[in-house]
Amino acid sequence: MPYAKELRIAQLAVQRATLLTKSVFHTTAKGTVSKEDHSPVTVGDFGAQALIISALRHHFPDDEIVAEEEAAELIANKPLSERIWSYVQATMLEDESAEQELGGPIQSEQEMLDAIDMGKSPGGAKGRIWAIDPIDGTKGFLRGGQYAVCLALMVDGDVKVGVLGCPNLPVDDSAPLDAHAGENQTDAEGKGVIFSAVLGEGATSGALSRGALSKEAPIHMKPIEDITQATFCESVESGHSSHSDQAAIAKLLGITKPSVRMDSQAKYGSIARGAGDLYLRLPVRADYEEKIWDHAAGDLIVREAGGEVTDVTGKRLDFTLGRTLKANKGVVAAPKAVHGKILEAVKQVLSSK
Ligand SMILES: Nc1ncnc2c1ncn2[C@@H]1O[C@H](COP(=O)(O)OS(=O)(=O)O)[C@@H](OP(=O)(O)O)[C@H]1O
Ligand SMILES: [Mg+2]
Repeated sequence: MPYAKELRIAQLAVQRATLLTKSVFHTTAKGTVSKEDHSPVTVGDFGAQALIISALRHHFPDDEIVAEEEAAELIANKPLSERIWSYVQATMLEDESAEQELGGPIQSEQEMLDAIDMGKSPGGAKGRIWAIDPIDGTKGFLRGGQYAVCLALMVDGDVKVGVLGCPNLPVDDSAPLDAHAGENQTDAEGKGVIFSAVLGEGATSGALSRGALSKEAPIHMKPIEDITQATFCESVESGHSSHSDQAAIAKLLGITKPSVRMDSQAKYGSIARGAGDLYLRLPVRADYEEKIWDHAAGDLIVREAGGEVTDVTGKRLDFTLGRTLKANKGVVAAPKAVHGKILEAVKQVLSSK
């Protein structure tokens, strides 16, 4: 299979990083570092990013990396850096040979800071570039809801590999889609799923357990027979996507079921496995540029599961333009067969504003 090594390393790196986020969740204030209105950051964001980058550096030293966080704040704040270092040191895969496969532990606090700062690539249309979001949906993470550890490889601007670790989604692909799914479930009861895709090879889901990665199964979007019965996913945050425009689109399509609100790229994974049908992300602010790390893995997973992902004008998401999706506005993800119809409704609602 093409990109077999990249996929394997990406899956293990995501699995290990999710372990760190889970231990951070159980600490005071859930490891919150700063809590600005729009982008809270936690100890988990930095630690997970360090662990992922160290594995990528070990295997693919020449690849570029676009990652959300930077080390500047930690370099200026020694106690914070030490706190993160203690989590990074303590996080290991249970499967020792898999841990070794990732290149083993980071050796020092300085090496951890250096790893965090290796995610500053400007991105672009040429070469091999990894995109990392160590905790996507930080607000969801803080509320005990959905979040995702996201990793994607782009080659010449095309997403080739995508992996999403979703520790708070049920592993069962057929579990009913529920905004509170997983909240009352333990890992032993089947919480935690890893979604993966390689371009041209389909998408899969499997258990994001502590031990060896379980065998994965192919996933597919659910064919929609009657659009009025569709379930659509949207962000929890009304500042990230327009709940009112999304409600108007649903109404125009005759959809009566309430939306399922969840944070992070867990939305892409959920529709890819047929738990939900559509993902609508209508822009709130015209000047906001979506970040590539918020979409690269999910875009590929949905497309490989039989879906189509475009922006609100019908253009494919364009990952060649740097760290943001400058050429796109919003996201419309749906099974291929109905995407055109959904897009028509999106355009109609936007043009009537
Ligand atoms: N104004 C605006 N518009 C659109 N998107 C924005 C905006 N501001 C932030 N963000 C990004 O949204 C990411 C989280 O997406 P979600 O909406 O799925 O999750 S959440 O409900 O916000 O938690 C979130 O990712 P994380 O910061 O990793 O949580 C942000 O990168
Ligand atoms: Mg994000």
